[in-house]
Order: sequence, then structure tokens, then C-alpha cells
Amino acid sequence: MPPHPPEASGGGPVSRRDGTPVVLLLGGDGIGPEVVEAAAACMQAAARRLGRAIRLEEAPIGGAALEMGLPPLPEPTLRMALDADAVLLGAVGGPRWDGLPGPQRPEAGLLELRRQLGVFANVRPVRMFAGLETTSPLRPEVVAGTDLVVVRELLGGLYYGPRGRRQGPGGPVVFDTLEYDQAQIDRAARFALEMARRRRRSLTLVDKANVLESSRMWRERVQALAPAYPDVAVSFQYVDSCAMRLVREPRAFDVLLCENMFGDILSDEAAVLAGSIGMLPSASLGGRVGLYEPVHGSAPDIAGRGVANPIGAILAGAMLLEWSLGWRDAAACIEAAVARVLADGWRTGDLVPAGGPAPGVSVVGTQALTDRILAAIEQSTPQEGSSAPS
Ligand SMILES: NC(=O)c1ccc[n+]([C@@H]2O[C@H](COP(=O)([O-])OP(=O)(O)OC[C@H]3O[C@@H](n4cnc5c(N)ncnc54)[C@H](O)[C@@H]3O)[C@@H](O)[C@H]2O)c1
Ligand SMILES: CC(C)[C@H](C(=O)O)[C@@H](O)C(=O)O
Ligand SMILES: [Mg+2]
Repeated sequence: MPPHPPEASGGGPVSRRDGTPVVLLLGGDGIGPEVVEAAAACMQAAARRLGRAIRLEEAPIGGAALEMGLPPLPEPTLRMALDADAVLLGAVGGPRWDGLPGPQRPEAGLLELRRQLGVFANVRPVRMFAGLETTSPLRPEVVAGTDLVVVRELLGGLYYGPRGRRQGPGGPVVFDTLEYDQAQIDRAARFALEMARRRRRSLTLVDKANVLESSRMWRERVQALAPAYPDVAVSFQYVDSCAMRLVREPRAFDVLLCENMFGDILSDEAAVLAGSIGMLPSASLGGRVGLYEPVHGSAPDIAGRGVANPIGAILAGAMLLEWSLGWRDAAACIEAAVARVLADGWRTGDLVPAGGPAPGVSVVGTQALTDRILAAIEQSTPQEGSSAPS
């Protein structure tokens, strides 16, 4: 699925013309296009199973755009994203572009896209699927039953604060600034409290309030907002000890609310609880258009080999159907198909533990695993009570 110039697609919010939702696919770099192709096929199959349709468009971003002589977020790509009903992105970045200055790097395209879409709440569910317990390097009895969500603030903190270098009296000086205004904290905190209310009603604010002024303000604001959510148990945990507790007793957590950088780091750590980083999806919400991504990156070490785990992207596609299109039934269809295929023993290589695959497990590539999931979607029984708009 090579990206093509956005102009070629005709553009425009087709959903607003004929009722068919438009999903913009941004494959990006490395394994990004491989896993987005798998996720797009699953979204289409689930929609078809339920008698609906999606219109897919494609555009370049990141290194793929740079290779076309375009900036990392080309203007037509941004326009198509703003006009779409939802955006599914693979990953951006890779060693080929690591020498570029910050604003020209592929990653700058993704950060600008998030900012332009206004998606301040990044939801990263971490769930251990039944049957995968022995794939984690952690003990099965530790990871079994893990079911938590990292809510990562996505548009503030070190990622977007002033940064730079200057000459100081004793030599070069470098700075990155961690800055939040109260409104940014409040909207993320309310989002996480609402999410906790719909889950097991437990929220942990992850911070470094023993050192950072920013963290002290996050605590104050969560304490100020919590009384409006008397059904949610709110607790506070320093990020360093949270990193330890996450791998020691993951079932202690329900919703983890993090500022931007803490959430980035802890969600990659939490991937170990799900067996592999290739398993984790994410949804970036709260803005004009939802942005959905697997949590992993472009994995240059395995790109082009057809071995990437597509499940994180496929589950991100399911989140897209639920959160942006309101198709809970189609999302459930994909989630059940993934669970079924894993329970039947199908795995990509990243889910094989150091000692080798267990009896009954078959290790396959991206396409073969996707084909199994597609077959399971096609064989599924659509659930009652569709949440689809009629
Ligand atoms: N959202 C994004 O676009 C995003 C996220 C993270 C990193 N990146 C970029 O990706 C590049 C590589 O970063 P990295 O190596 O630190 O992280 P990474 O997530 O790409 O890879 C880390 C390790 O996990 C493995 N892995 C990742 N996804 C996998 C999958 N689906 N199936 C099987 N194995 C998988 C990789 O092979 C690698 O060994 C960098 O340029 C980075 O900036 C982009
Ligand atoms: C590629 C990078 C900018 C990105 C981030 O740090 O947000 C990635 O690590 C992620 O987790 O989506
Ligand atoms: Mg990350």
C-alpha cells in the first residue's frame, strides 16, 4: 500500500456527501504501511460483515513524505486528515532520517498532526489476552488478568514546550521545557476520570510531585476535580515507583493518568505486560478528528520482512470504529476475532518466548496472521444492539 500524493485521491469529506465514513490511512515508515494494510483490511471486513462500508484514502507522512520531497506533514495530508472521519497511522521515523534537525524529522510530522487535530487525550489500553501469559518475560501469574489503560496527555509538557541550545558562560547549554497550563491539565484529568467511571472506577495520577512543580499542579488539579467523581477512587503514585509496581503488580491499576513524557515511557514498559509492544493499540481523542495508532514505532530492524505483529494496528482500527464511527459492534467483531486467533495458537515471532514456542502454537508472518483474523471476522456472528448510526 504505497502512499500516493494526496491530491490524487480527490480529497473531500465523502462521508458528508453520501453517508460513507472516510478513514485516512497514513502508513508512514518501516513496518507502518505493513500493519496499516492489515488493519484496513480488518476494518473493511468488519464493516462488510455488518452490511456497512468505509471509504479509505491514503496520504504520505514522516519519512515517506520526505522521500517525495515534501515536509514531514505535507499540507494536503493535513487537509485530508481534517476532512476525514478518522485517521489511522502506522509509524514514522527511522535511521535514514535520524541526522536531520528536529523540525525536519519524520517524528515532527506526527507531533504537528496531533497538535493540528487537537487530540489531547491519548488512550493506550494494555490487556493480556488469554493464552498469551507465557509469552511475556514476566511470570504468567504476574501478567495474567492485566487490564489497564494509560491516559497520556498528548499536547503539552516537554514535547511542545520551548527548547533549544545557547552559549552559556561555561560552554553550550541545552534546554527542553515542561510546561502546562491549568486548562490543559483539567481537560486531560476530566477525560481520565470519565474513563475510570466507565471502567473499574480507579484512577492513579502518575507524577513526580516530590520534585517537579508541574507535578504538584497536576496533583492539585486532580484533587480539585475529583469530588465531582465521588464514585472514582483517586490515588497518586510517583512515576519511578509506578514503573516498578507496573511490572510487579499490574492488576493493581485501572486508569493511569500521565503527563506526556511519563505516559510515553510507561506505555512502552506496560507493553511487556501484554506480551509484546506489537499488541498495543492507541486512540488519540478530544480533538476535531480521532487519530488511531499502534503504540509501537517503525521497527526498522524487521521492516520489509513480513514478520511484524499487526495486532496493535488491528486493535487500533477497532478503536477507530468504536470511538469515531460509533460502531461498537464492528469493533467487538474485530476484538473477538483477534482473541479467537490467539486462543487457537497463531502468533507472530515477537510473541514467541525465549525458550521457543509452546506445543500447539504456530508462528506465522504478518499476512498469514491477518488472513486468520479476517477469516474469523467473516465467520463471526454479528451481535445484537448495533451502536451504528442508522
Ligand atoms: N508513533 C510512531 O510513529 C512511533 C512510535 C515509536 C517510535 N517511533 C519511531 O520508530 C523508530 C524506531 O523506534 P524504536 O526502535 O525505539 O521502537 P519500535 O517500537 O519501532 O521498536 C522497538 C522493538 O520492538 C519491535 N517491534 C515494534 N513493533 C513491532 C511489531 N508490530 N511486531 C513485532 N515487533 C515489533 C522492534 O522490532 C524493535 O525490536 C524511531 O525512528 C522512532 O522515532 C515512531
Ligand atoms: C515517535 C514519537 C514522537 C512518539 C511519541 O513520543 O509520542 C512515539 O514514541 C509514540 O509513543 O507515539
Ligand atoms: Mg512512544
